[in-house]
Amino acid sequence: MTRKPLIAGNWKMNMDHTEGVTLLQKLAWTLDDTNFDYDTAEVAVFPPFTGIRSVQSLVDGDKLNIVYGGQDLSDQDSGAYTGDISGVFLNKLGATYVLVGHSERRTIHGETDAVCAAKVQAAYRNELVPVLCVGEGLDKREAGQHVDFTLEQLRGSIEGLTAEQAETLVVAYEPVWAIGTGKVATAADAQEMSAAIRAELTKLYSAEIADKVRVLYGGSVKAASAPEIMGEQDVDGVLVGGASLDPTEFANIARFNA
Ligand SMILES: O=C[C@H](O)COP(=O)(O)O
Repeated sequence: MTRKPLIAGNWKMNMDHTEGVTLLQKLAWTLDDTNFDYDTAEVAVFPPFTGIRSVQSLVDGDKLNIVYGGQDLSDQDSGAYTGDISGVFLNKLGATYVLVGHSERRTIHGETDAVCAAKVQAAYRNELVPVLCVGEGLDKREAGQHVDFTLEQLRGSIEGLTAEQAETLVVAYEPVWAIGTGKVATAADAQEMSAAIRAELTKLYSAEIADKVRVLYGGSVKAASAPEIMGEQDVDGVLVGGASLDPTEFANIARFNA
């Protein structure tokens, strides 16, 4: 099974809607200037909610080969949930993906695995592909419990996921200690966890389904580190934070195998 790599840029709470347009334009120009082959990898950006409309206009207007998604969604589709954003709205704005359970949501907003599982269902209900984020903190890594912890988080966050849904799931392994710290996990660390995630999905579903799931690595990825990480057998892409705000750097990450 060949899984198409996904190069995902999470802008986090950066880039207002005008800055986002400029960033996306520069990214598209850079990719085009370097004859980027969009068959080699799918490129996705995750702007803040306020930037999605502008990103949609640019993608549609200039027929960009770049997709986009939300950084979060509500587990509900509508109603009295002040400040929340529905998957219905993201779908209407042409989003392909949505991040679920990013460690910053889990830590700052107290999102539990059960909340993430409900959000994963909300994503599928609204024809969005969830990019489910999992990963351990430094304490678990140092105690050698990183695999057990991450797999438990995975199981809890996909509770109720059907086999049909699982086929299109994207999982992003993001060790919390590597996010925004400059400490990148080694390629071997990324492979160890990606293989463990695939093995767990094989147990829960089947080898055929697990083989279709894309597993990304995230945490201080730069153009210099991407090729080695992406060279690992079970790593199917990267979820990039800081470096995705630099269009040249992000374009070079996308060109990991050039
Ligand atoms: O969603 C992206 C990750 O949190 C990684 O962020 P970072 O590349 O800034 O470490």
